[in-house]
Amino acid sequence: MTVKDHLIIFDTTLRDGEQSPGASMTRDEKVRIAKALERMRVDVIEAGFPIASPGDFEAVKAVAAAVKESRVCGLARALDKDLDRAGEALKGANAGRIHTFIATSPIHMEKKLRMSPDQVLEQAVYAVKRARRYTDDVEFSPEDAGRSDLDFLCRVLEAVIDAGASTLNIPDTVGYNIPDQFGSLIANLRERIPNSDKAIFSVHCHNDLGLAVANSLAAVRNGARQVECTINGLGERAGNAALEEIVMTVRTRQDLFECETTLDTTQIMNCSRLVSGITGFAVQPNKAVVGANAFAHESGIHQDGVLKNRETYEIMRAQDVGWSENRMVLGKHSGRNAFRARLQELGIELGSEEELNSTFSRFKDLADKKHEIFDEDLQALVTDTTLDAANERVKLISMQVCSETGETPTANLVLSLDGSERSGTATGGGPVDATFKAIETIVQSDTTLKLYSVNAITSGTDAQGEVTVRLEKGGRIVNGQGADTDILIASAKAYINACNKVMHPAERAHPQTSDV
Ligand SMILES: CC(=O)SCCNC(=O)CCNC(=O)[C@H](O)C(C)(C)COP(=O)(O)OP(=O)(O)OC[C@H]1O[C@@H](n2cnc3c(N)ncnc32)[C@H](O)[C@@H]1OP(=O)(O)O
Ligand SMILES: CC(C)C(=O)C(=O)O
Repeated sequence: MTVKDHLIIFDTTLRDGEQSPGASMTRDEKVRIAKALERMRVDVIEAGFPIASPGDFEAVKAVAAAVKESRVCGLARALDKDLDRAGEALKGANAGRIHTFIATSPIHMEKKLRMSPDQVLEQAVYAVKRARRYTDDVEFSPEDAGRSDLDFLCRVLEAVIDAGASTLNIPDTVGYNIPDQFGSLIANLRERIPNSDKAIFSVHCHNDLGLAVANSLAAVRNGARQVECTINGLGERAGNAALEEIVMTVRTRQDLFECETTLDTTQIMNCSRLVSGITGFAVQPNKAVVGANAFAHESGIHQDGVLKNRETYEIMRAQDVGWSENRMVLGKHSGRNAFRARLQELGIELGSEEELNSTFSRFKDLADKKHEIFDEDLQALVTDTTLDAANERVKLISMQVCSETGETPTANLVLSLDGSERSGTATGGGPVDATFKAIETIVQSDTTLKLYSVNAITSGTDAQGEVTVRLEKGGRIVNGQGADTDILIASAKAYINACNKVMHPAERAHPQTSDV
């Protein structure tokens, strides 16, 4: 048996994923996702772009402190201030990487950077050397490599290897390439750069033409040994290559790849649900690997085949990506130990005994209202409970909403604001509108509602509704989540959660403009 190479999985959900318009994450949410990625044994976690804002700096710092098994990476332009900030954010990391980049395509150099190719080359080398002051693990990306001149790309990459870059990441920044072309690019670079064996080739593909995964895999078949990807394919514009698709293709088609990953694929569903819940980006039902229909067989001929032999219509096992076989996990007669054990299996860590007790008591309340408690319910419950209580200036105490045919809906809410009880009443176009307006009479967050979405977490009329509310204030975007069997209560919780984030300075979301 031949020993296969290791394919490094570099997850950039917390950096490029966060560049999806609206997918902002707080520091604590980034830490939760990073812990889930670490549990899945992702090799490198790109935690953010430290220069982008004080919040992103703090998030990278917090991830670097919390994660011990995976490498933690911070992005930096080829500028002193970016590199120094990234070095500072990664100080506490067990293993830290600085990822520095500068564009090499004619259009980016001329129109955006307004630099000559020679200046870009010089700046790239300078940046790698400066990054090496902080760590010996430096990754370099020639941004827009997919539209760059091959000879120039070779010159730049050869020079940055000499300057100390150990990973060369080749981005198809605008998703312009097609698989055989991108595969050849990697093969050509490896062949033409004299010192190419001193670095690992990586790829970072965007999905503008729906080819991010195909391009990444073509690159792997041509010698790339790191793939940059995101959970659920989140990312700038049409997104990045989806981690779950890359990992499961390499695993399912072992016959075609000379490398393998060391990921615990059974954690894929947990990560997918966690990212979707936190960002409010629902996963489409027909999404490969993690969509609700990915392992569902609807038509008779397929069902007949699967009953006779699963492999007639399934190329992967659902449980290998974390769809549990026994979907009903707990009920109202379950005890604390079973509850704790199931949370552990789901990769959910509750910090203190107090947190466990309060989540357990919410679980019992839910079990009274809802017969069957599924993994998705537990995940939503934890999202609700782990909202940082110390940072919650606003809390829901009670609410009453009237909605009747022919009448204007009215909502009465009692909230606690900075510890004192306040009530508010409002009417609205619908009961949700009335609820949000009643909250606003008390909180006065001065925000604009950008998105409201409800998703039934599981099937059945007693399912919990998971609500995402996206608010904007002065260019800053925050997402709030709430779950309940009553969708009006879930809506109020989500709105209040978003208000708490807006009102707490430490919970800075991804900025639209620079803070520096
Ligand atoms: C392909 C990618 O995904 S790259 C990552 C993209 N991510 C982000 O942009 C995250 C959020 N961004 C931000 O918060 C801000 O854009 C910041 C903090 C990074 C920079 O903000 P500002 O200093 O206000 O600059 P602004 O964004 O307006 O313009 C970018 C500047 O960086 C320069 N620049 C862009 N890339 C690079 C680079 N790799 N190296 C050096 N300079 C660069 C541009 O030429 C421009 O310079 P100019 O101001 O002299 O014209
Ligand atoms: C920073 C680089 C790798 C990037 O995100 C891109 O080119 O898309």
